[in-house]
Amino acid sequence: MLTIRDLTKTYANGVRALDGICLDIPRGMFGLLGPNGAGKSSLMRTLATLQEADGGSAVLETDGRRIDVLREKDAVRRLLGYLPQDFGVYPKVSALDLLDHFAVLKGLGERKQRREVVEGLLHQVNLWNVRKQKLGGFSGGMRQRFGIAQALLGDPRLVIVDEPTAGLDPEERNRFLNLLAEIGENVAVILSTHIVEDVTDLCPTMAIVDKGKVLLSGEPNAAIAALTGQVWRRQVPKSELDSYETRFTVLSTRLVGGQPVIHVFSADAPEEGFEPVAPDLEDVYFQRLRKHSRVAA
Ligand SMILES: Nc1ncnc2c1ncn2[C@@H]1O[C@H](COP(=O)(O)OP(=O)(O)OP(=O)(O)O)[C@@H](O)[C@H]1O
Repeated sequence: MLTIRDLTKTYANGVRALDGICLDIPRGMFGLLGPNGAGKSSLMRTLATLQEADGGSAVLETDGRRIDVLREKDAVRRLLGYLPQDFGVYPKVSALDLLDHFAVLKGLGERKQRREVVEGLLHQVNLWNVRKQKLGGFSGGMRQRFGIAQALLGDPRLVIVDEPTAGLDPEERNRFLNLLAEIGENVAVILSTHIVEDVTDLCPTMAIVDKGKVLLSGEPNAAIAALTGQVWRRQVPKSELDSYETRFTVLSTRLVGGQPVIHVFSADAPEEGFEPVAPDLEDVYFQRLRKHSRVAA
């Protein structure tokens, strides 16, 4: 549905934020996973027509039309819902009034139809009971759900959400992800995040990006299966962590009961004391990042 080829962007300070990005993004939830500074927001802003790319192409195919995302900006904007990373609200306005205001800006001019849409969305994102409260008093999760409501105005075919779960508590995060999953049944949703579980829980297709490049794209399950037999686990003394990190490809370190437990990537058993472990998406993520940073260095 969205085909991105060789997308590049270098900022005036010389940072190459997009370095030949190629992606095929189908309908449903697509997870764009990468650490801070990977280039996720640069890609999201480019697709949302808010900044120019230096080169490459992005084509959106929907309802039998082919739209050049980099050139046909008005057409893209009509089909796009966008929740930016730094979504700000007017704190003294109620959710109902601000959503109605956004609906006017989105071109929903006819009052009765606009009311139906606005009220429907407030129900959908579960803010109906608080619709008359000022947005300044909303929790982070409520604000993000309001952000989704405004992104859904005008029945978009492509929805882009940039790092939406950062700072949400587990319950709010779950609620928000469930809402996204429902939306993803009908349209393409690109979820940019540095939180691996967001992708594990939600996305049938995904990509890992770092330093402006795509390190992996496809189905999470296939990427996890490809690591089978190559991830090993061991509890290690804190004082020996550095030594393990120099001798092995350590993917992650977690504290279990106060003791570090490491995951190591290795084709064979690294040494006595390691046990094989079923890989998960976090192992895939860190294996790709480690490999890429070694290659880049
Ligand atoms: N307007 C800009 N001018 C110069 N450099 C920029 C600009 N915007 C982003 N960058 C740089 O480009 C790189 C990619 O940034 P980007 O915000 O796209 O990454 P990100 O994956 O979204 O990370 P984050 O989650 O931290 O926003 C970073 O090195 C960042 O410092």
